[in-house]
Amino acid sequence: MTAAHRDTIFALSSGRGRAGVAVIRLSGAGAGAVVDALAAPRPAARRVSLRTIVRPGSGEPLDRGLVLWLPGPESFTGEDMAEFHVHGGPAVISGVLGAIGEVGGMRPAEAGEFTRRAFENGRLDLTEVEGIADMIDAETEAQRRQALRQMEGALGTLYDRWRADLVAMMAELEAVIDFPDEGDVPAELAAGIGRRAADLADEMRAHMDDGRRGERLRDGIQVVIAGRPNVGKSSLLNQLARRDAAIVAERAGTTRDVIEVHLDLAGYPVILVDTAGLREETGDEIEREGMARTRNRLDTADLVVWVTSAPDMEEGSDGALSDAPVDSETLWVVNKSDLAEDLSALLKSCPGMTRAIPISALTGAGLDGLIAELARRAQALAGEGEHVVMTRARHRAALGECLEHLDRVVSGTISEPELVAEDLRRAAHALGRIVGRVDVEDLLDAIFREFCIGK
Ligand SMILES: Nc1nc2c(c(=O)[nH]1)N(C=O)[C@@H](CNc1ccc(C(=O)N[C@@H](CCC(=O)O)C(=O)O)cc1)CN2
Ligand SMILES: Nc1nc2c(ncn2[C@@H]2O[C@H](COP(=O)(O)OP(=O)(O)OP(=O)(O)O)[C@@H](O)[C@H]2O)c(=O)[nH]1
Ligand SMILES: [Mg+2]
Repeated sequence: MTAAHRDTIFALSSGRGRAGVAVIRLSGAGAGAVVDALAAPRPAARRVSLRTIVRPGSGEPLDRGLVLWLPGPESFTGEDMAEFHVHGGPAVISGVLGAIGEVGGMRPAEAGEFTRRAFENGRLDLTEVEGIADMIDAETEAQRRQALRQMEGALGTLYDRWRADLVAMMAELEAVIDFPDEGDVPAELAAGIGRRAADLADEMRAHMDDGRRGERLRDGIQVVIAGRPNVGKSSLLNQLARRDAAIVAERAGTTRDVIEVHLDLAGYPVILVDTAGLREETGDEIEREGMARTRNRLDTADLVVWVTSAPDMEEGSDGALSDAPVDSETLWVVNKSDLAEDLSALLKSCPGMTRAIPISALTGAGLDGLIAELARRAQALAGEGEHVVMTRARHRAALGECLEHLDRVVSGTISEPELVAEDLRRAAHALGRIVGRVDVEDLLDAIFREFCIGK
């Protein structure tokens, strides 16, 4: 269906609730007629103009607001667009939305429909669409920077370049396939394609070997606080969250459910997870279930903060657990440092503990140092390097598929150019799905559902 035949859509694009100004957007062939009906005379294109906005039937004034007329194709969607910037009261908004609905051929937009039209009109590729969605969801500085890069096409440009490379290789092969009487595929052509495919495969592998940085930054870095019961894990969580998110109590085995709080650590999104204390033995069924949940979270953690306590160490326990999944990346914390007689002697007495961070969740001692170390670790896990990174599992899956075909080209026998061409075609197709250049109908609903109405 061409843009001209589609309905004109409209929506409140700013958030719901009382606000100073609300933005109502329209897109489609009828946008100009709406401006004429509600806010005549139609303003000059792309010029902000103050107008009295009226109900079209009765002429009753609804508000005095700013009106924009944005004729296509130089608009966000590529279609004719208009905007009403009105006062943000609920009655003003419903009044103006109602007035727009009175004009024939108008329909409220679905979630993401403006952006979907921009995509369908070729103004954005699918990675740029995802960048916009991430921009709206970004809660921290690093997330915003990553979203902005993707919105501006950094990822799409990279995948387009790779795809163009594959298409060029296909074209060279096609020339041979189309003229089979010329004999076998010339050796140097075969070697050339093999080399280029190998180079591209190397570049893709390096790109995929990114430690999931982009996905982590988008989803949040999972930091799991674990340790034996009663060492002060929940107290630490509450301190870092600056609120009483988890129940703290004197008796061991207080926490059973997994408790999450979201933190912004130096611009990095951290999901801090408090867990039930782990011990070898318990008769309590609920505690056992809590410990099972702890182990699940430890398995998928990006970073484990393993907490022990100074009194436990003084009793000769290093707080370790024979089968807990802790490794060299684990951050060791010694809590209740306020109760230690001689802290440095205590730390020295435990050989593995020299790099542990002593804190007191009660007095706050050592917490600044711990926060700084967590921020450093977060940056190491999800920090942006000089290379653009993928941000979604679907990117990784499609690249994996692409590489499978490419590897066959590299190792394959060039004596059957048709098969090589088919692998190149499939490799290009996998990349095409990431940017949305080839059959992606099945993906679109899922991607645009992520959006809010009005975007
Ligand atoms: N009021 C308002 N603010 C907004 C938007 C909007 O639609 N309305 N945006 C909506 O997402 C974002 C800005 N993004 C935009 C991207 C492209 C075009 C656009 O009209 N592009 C045309 C013309 C470019 C030009 O005049 O230089 C084009 O690319 O052809 C507009 C907004 C954020 N702020
Ligand atoms: N003196 C002192 N007491 C602390 C400190 N941190 C926690 N506590 C106390 O230790 C007890 C246990 O604290 P929690 O935070 O509930 O310990 P937990 O590790 O979450 O315990 P479980 O959920 O049962 O595994 C409470 O009485 C806290 O007030 C600390 O740094 N110093
Ligand atoms: Mg607890």
